[in-house]
Amino acid sequence: CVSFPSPECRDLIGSGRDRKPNALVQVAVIDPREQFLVSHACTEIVEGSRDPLFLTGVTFPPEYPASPETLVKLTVYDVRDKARDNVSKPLSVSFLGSATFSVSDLLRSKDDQLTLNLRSSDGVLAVGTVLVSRVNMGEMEEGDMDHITADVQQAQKCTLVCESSQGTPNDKDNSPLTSAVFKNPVCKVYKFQTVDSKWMLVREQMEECTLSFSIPRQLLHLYIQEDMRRIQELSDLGELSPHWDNLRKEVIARYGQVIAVYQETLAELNKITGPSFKPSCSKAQRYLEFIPINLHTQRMRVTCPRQTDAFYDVITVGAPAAHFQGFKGGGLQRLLSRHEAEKKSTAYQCIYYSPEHTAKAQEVLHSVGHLQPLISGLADQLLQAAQQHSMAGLREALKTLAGKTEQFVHALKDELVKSALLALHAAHQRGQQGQSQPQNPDSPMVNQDSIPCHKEYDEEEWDRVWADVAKSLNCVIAMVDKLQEQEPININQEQPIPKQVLADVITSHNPEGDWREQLCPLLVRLKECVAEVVVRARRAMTFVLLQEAACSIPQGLFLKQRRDVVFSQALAALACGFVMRLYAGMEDKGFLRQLHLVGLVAQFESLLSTYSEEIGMLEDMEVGISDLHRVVFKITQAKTDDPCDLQPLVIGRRDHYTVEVPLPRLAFQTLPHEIKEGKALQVYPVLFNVGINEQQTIADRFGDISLQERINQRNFEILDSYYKSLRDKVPSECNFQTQMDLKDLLGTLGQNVVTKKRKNVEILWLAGTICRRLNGIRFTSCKSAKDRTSMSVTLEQCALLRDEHQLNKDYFIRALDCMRREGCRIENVQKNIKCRKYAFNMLQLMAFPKIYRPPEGTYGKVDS
Ligand SMILES: O=P(O)(O)O[C@H]1[C@H](O)[C@@H](O)[C@H](O)[C@H](O)[C@@H]1OP(=O)(O)O
Repeated sequence: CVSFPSPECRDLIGSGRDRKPNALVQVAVIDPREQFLVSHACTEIVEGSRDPLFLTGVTFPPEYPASPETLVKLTVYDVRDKARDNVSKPLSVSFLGSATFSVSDLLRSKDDQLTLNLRSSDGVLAVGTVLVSRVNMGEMEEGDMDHITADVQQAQKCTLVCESSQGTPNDKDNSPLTSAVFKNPVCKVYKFQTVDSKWMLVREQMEECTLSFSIPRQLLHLYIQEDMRRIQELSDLGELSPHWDNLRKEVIARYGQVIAVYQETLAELNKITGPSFKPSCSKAQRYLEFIPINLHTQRMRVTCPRQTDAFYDVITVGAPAAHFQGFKGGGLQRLLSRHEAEKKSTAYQCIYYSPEHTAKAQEVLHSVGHLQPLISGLADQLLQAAQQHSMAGLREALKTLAGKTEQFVHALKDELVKSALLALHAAHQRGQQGQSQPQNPDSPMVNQDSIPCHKEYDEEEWDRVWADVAKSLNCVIAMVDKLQEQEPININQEQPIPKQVLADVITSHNPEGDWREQLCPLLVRLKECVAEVVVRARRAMTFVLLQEAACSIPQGLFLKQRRDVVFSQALAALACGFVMRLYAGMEDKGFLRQLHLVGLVAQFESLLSTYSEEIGMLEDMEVGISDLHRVVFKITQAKTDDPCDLQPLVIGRRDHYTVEVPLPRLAFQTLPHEIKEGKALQVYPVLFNVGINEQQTIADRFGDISLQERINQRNFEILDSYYKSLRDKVPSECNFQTQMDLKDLLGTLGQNVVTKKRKNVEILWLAGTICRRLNGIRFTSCKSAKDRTSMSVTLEQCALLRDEHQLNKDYFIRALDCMRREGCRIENVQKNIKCRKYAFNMLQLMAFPKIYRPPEGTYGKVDS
């Protein structure tokens, strides 16, 4: 990988007599085998200078097929009219001169520097020179950049600096591990001056992520499985009263429709090959609705003399929202609370099950499904130990069996199960009596049929059934104790008793037969009791879910689908951020400790306005981000180092997902044992929103901004409590100074979220800074993560250069403009809409806080 940060030109002869040119250098590559010219990069424009020094450089991403024979052509233009706000008007430029060199020329050059004559179009006249320098990222010594430019006075000189990551020992950006998940890198390099007139090298790398598609595909598969299971459970409810039976049929039919739609979507997604991101213009495409919009990672790497390189990562993604379904009635947050209120209202004469109740019902279903086979397996293990006459084996298996059985009893000892059983009993009774029920679809759940109150139902029965489980476990424990008492005491525990002696002991001390025989009936009984409880609990909980589904058809299922869509987008982004953060922190012991002891903050910055359709997007996003707290991560050891085996895997159900992240064996071995043993790693999602565009101006003046205020206040509390638990659980990660800084920052953020101030972007800056200090995962979002997001990401990068790397203040705006004009973000725009213009018009920009406005000539609306 060869790259050269920032060219420098000297003695340029402008196109007008005394006019100093506004120079820009276009870099094209000629592959000797292909023999055609491919435009590769472009510098920013340096105005009115014969000796321009460009801050934007050239780099070839690792996958780029550059060889020593590759020729690089530099063409210098004079820009006549750079003030363009209209995309259709081309940039008015005149050719000044060009020069060509090969990659090997640069690699062999003395001091890693080439000085080339710029030739006029006929190749005869020298119209100035261009200097090209090569620098390795991460290997810069004091003085390394000196040759690039002599002093501050010459800051207008034009050097093309090239970066080379050749031979970098630990290239975190481009290891085989990262390239399994991150694809199609776009790289840019710059050099900027520090306050003490030194130079820093800055490298941006933006990539797509395979998880954009793989997480939604896996989720769709899990959604389908879960809904199929639900249908099966509903069918297993057996005979019901005609009223409930009709409702069940209706619910099953609706589930069937959802499954069919999801299967169709999955089939379409499976056909897709090509780029690993969904462009902004496809945001409302039906088959792509589960895919996050324009998901990319971006890493800024900073190399300063005599310092280890610093990395700053951010994930950019369009707000997780259901664009295909639209925002007419608002987004999830509003739709869900309206729906809950309607369900509660007396219009439906059925039992109201709150979201907590339905979550509980699902949890019980999950627990029984998970624990029953476990208990049964442990019982078999116990029998095996009995057969082998192993007291240690017996004790061991019994301990686990007792633990799991207690867990089982605890999960089921719930009032909800009891009351649901009563309701189900009534529904069965009516079914058996064959009573006809109201068939009017407008009043499906009227009067006594929906609220069971059956006199003959034995309310104690359920208590007896699950108490039987505990009793039969006690019998098993007592029997094992008894067997132990009968066991001869072996004084020397280390010495195994010889086989013959053992046989004598068994026959003499165990008159009632062998251990297995004595335990077997008790364990069979335990299994029967567990099975009895499972059948009842499963049906009771399924009935709760049936009632809930029946109450909410069709709106409840639409909302479920909407939530599935939004969650899928949010999870894809989170998984991408988690993987990026993990890969970057694998050698950082403190970070790994924090990861397994507390978990990570995932901080989402959003720039949506609280006006018109974007309110709906924000309402979707709020629920999508908050739903991420139901996700945990686990690190596993990959079967092989093959890229296919390094893809994260999602398991679980709507209420709880686990994302397993495989690591190659060697990397896995270095992790703390807690992580290696599969500890669930938590994430704490937080969302902060500040609208910045013209729509927000209207909202601020005439609209309602309570949504934004509420989100920011609530999420501040989550962030604050995360900080407190980190401080308490991993004090080593929070030394005194960090603690004081974080306390101050949180204090200021706390004040800002309650202060009434329009477009208070400080909230975003503070939240971002706090997240970075907390080793968290940073996300930036707007509608499509293309325009406003680009302004914010570039601003954040320059602010980091200023605050953490002493960027010279005279270079702040230049650096910002360079990144916005020629950096990765304009490439992001190009990838999305095939045009290098941020989609802003003048009116919109006037409404932006100044620092969010892109440089002239880089914006304009494209007619779609
Ligand atoms: O990336 P965004 O900022 O969401 O892009 C907006 C842009 O800010 C706005 O000016 C323009 O009118 C479009 O709405 C852009 O959204 P698209 O989703 O159409 O790219």
